[in-house]
Amino acid sequence: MDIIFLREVRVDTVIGLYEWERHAPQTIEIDLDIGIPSETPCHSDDIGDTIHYGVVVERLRAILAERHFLLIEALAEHIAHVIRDEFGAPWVRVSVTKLGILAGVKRVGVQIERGNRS
Ligand SMILES: Nc1nc2c(c(=O)[nH]1)N=C([C@H](O)[C@@H](O)CO)CN2
Repeated sequence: MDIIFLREVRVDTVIGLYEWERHAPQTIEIDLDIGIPSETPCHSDDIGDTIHYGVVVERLRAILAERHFLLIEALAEHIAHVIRDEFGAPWVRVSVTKLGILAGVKRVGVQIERGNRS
C-alpha cells in the first residue's frame, strides 16, 4: 500500500480531562499515515487520483476548532473516521501528541490504526 505521511502537524485545540484544560487551547501535534486507494496517481500524475494532503490538514484544523475532546484517544478515533469516511482512505494511522503536559515528560500521546492495510 502506498502511504501519504504528515509529521508534526501542529494544531491549537481545547482538549483534556481537567477544568484548567477546558479554558484555553493547547498545542498538540498530529502525525498521520494515510493509505491511498491505489497506485494510479504514481502513473497518472493527477491530484484527482489521490488524497490532497493540504485539504486533509485544512479539515483537521476545522474539526479541532469546533470539536473539543476530553481524551486524546477520542480525538484520534474521530480523525481516523474522518480520513477514512471523507477521504476514502482504506487504512490510516493517527498519532496525537501532547507537548510538555506532564512534569518531566517531553511528549505523551496515543497512536491508533484503523482499516485494512494490504
Ligand atoms: N490515556 C489518557 N490519559 C490521560 C489523558 C488522555 O487523554 N488519555 N488526558 C489527561 C489529561 O487531560 C492530561 O493531559 C492533563 O494532565 C490525563 N491522562
